[in-house]
Amino acid sequence: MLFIRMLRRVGQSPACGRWAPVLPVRFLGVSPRQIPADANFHSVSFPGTDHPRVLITGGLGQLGVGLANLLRKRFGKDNVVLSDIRKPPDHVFHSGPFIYSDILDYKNLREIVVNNRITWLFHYSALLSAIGEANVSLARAVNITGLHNILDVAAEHNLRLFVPSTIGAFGPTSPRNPTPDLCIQRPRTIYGVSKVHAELMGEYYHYRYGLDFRCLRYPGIISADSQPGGGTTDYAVRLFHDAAKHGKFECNLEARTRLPMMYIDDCLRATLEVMEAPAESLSMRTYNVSAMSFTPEELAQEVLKHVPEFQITYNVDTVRQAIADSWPMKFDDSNARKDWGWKHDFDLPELVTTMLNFHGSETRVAQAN
Ligand SMILES: NC(=O)C1=CN([C@@H]2O[C@H](COP(=O)(O)OP(=O)(O)OC[C@H]3O[C@@H](n4cnc5c(N)ncnc54)[C@H](O)[C@@H]3O)[C@@H](O)[C@H]2O)C=CC1
Ligand SMILES: CC(=O)[C@H](N)C(=O)O
Repeated sequence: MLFIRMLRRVGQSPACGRWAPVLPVRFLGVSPRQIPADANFHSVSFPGTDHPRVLITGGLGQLGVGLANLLRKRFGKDNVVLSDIRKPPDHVFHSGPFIYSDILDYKNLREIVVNNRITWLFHYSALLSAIGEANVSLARAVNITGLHNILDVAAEHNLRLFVPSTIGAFGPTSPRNPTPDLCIQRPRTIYGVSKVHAELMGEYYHYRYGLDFRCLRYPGIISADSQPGGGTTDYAVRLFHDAAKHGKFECNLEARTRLPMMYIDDCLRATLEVMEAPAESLSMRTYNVSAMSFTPEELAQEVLKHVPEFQITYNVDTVRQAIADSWPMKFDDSNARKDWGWKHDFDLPELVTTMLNFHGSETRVAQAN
């Protein structure tokens, strides 16, 4: 009976131009998440404002606080809710709405979406590549089961959903220089496997149920005022800190390991731009985005131009090296550039100047105190 009522509630999916049921199939079964077929699933309209109401999951990692700052400038402080399972530092807690959210707890997620009238969701919770290999079952739970909860809550409440993917979604059998959007994806990390799963599930929900799913494959992200959370590209963040503070750095990847990288400002701007892009401009739902590619050796050479006494040594971590050797060296992001006008601002020289300026001023402040 429920199934028949559901079939009556079909409409033309604006995204794919095909007839598709409005709700995920999970709601047809005996799932505890089953919802009456005649419930109203469409997001509320907000008189007096067109701003989205945003939730960011996993917001206390390397990228979430920066994203919240950018979105709050655009949509207003109170329209962006940051969430995580960790306790926020004072400055984050006082900078705008913060809430506890465990993505493994579906009821908690649904309450947050309903109580805060969320319309856009940025799903940042994850275990990254190196830490994921050290804790496969937790990575599987957070990155895969958690993603299922996110997809369901987004479909149920008609949210626009952003899920980041990564260069780590490719593997040793993918073309590595350059790596196009569509090619073989056989990653050998639980992180990569979970991100390919996220790309495919998000696209499936989009074509099957009309979920407004948007996904960018980020390169390694380099940020000055936030720490990386256990990835293979982390060396490129720590190098700046150690160069400014100690004049030397011990690198855990080989000198000639080439990986795609991006400065955080470009990454967050790309994220906002793809979320604001008109749906009809998106010929795909998962895009590579790129800025630069370099090796530890090339990064050290650029740093030497500013810190002449800088020394780099190598003590290779075999787990990280094996991961890096299976990842793209260069990303082909021509579809993002063509479809929604993606353009990066930071190449290697600008990245190095910006990062050293930040760490240099931080070191000078610390020395003065
Ligand atoms: N930082 C980078 O270089 C890149 C990041 N990405 C993706 O961007 C997103 C954000 O990355 P980062 O901020 O670097 O990650 P991160 O590892 O720094 O932060 C992840 C956050 O997820 C939270 N978390 C873990 N389990 C959770 C749970 N059960 N419920 C809710 N939150 C939970 C953690 O407490 C942490 O604050 C991730 O999905 C990552 O895969 C993709 C490519 C590159
Ligand atoms: C590139 C990523 O996804 C992340 N920084 C990692 O190294 O795991």
